[in-house]
Amino acid sequence: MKLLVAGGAGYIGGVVTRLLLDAGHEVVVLDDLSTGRRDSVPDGVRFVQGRVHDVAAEVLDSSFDGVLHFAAFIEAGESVKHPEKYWENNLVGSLRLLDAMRSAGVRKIVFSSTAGVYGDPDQLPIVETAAARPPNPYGASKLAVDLALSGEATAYGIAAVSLRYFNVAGAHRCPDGTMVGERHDPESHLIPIALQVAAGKRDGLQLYGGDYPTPDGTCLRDYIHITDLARAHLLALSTMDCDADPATGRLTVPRESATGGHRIYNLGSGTGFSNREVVEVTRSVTGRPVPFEIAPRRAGDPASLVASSEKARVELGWVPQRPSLPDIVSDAWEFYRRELH
Ligand SMILES: O=c1ccn([C@@H]2O[C@H](COP(=O)(O)OP(=O)(O)O[C@H]3O[C@H](CO)[C@H](O)[C@H](O)[C@H]3O)[C@@H](O)[C@H]2O)c(=O)[nH]1
Repeated sequence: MKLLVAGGAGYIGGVVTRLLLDAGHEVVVLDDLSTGRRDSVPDGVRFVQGRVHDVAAEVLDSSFDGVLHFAAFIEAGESVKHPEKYWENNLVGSLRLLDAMRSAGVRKIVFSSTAGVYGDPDQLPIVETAAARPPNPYGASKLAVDLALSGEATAYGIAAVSLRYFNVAGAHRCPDGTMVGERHDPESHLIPIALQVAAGKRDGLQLYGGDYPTPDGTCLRDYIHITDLARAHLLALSTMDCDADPATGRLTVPRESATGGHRIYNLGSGTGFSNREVVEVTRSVTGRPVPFEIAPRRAGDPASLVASSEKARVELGWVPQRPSLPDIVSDAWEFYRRELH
């Protein structure tokens, strides 16, 4: 397939780009480099610098089979302070991308949604049909795009998949032995910050909130390895069909084992780790001290997010290969020591 990867210079988009290339697909990366890095895009891949808002319409034409859309701001805490940034980038950008796809006749899209759409769930693990009560503008902006995709699939017969990521971490090992990992600037995610502390680059870390209704009072999160997460995108693509009747633009009968419409899948390991446990695992993997203090809660953080990925397992055949948190932290640590020192 010929695919546009919007946000392909970021952590997740960069790893998915590599897996797509390894699988023989042709990839064009579109990224405005607001948070992505040009050197994350593999050599030989056509790279276009720009925002999805306007540049997607210039790049897309009928030779493209589909789009994978990662281009978004992702910090829940920041979204509480600057909500307009999240609506404009995450929602408006996605709507303009859908316009561009419609004009060019591109009819498949895999979208990076998030566990952040759920808010505080009524029960764990969280299934896709659970109520969505986003606790911050970041989650709300992603939920709005999920809803827009449902409408687009119903109205125009496109095939759309929303993958709701839980907490993505670790580093991807490429076939040539190089690694691709997390490099946010400034860093706000728990595991990379804990590794910076272990490496002596920070004096300590703050755990936001010690009075949540969880076993040790700190938040529970479900960590999923970046390579496992990236693989789910290829599986999703392989189950999508939306060949349109050129006369009506409507979906024809799907090929065997492929489906159109809008589908949503949670991607997590199904196991929750508290923030304190993450610090403990980081200590044990690195063999270094990781001092922390309990600080006030961060606005917009739900207490517990743990996935049921049963639907992805059954419908996509997705089975995480590296689900253990020590393995995830160990790969992140190896990347950190190789690349970031
Ligand atoms: O210095 C820190 C950083 C984080 N945390 C805590 O660690 C947990 C995980 O926080 P992260 O910032 O690492 O990740 P989030 O859970 O906020 O969000 C991540 O997972 C979400 C889905 O759960 C979204 O996909 C989002 O894009 C992605 O950043 C939270 O309880 C947070 O409060 C700390 O205590 N101290």
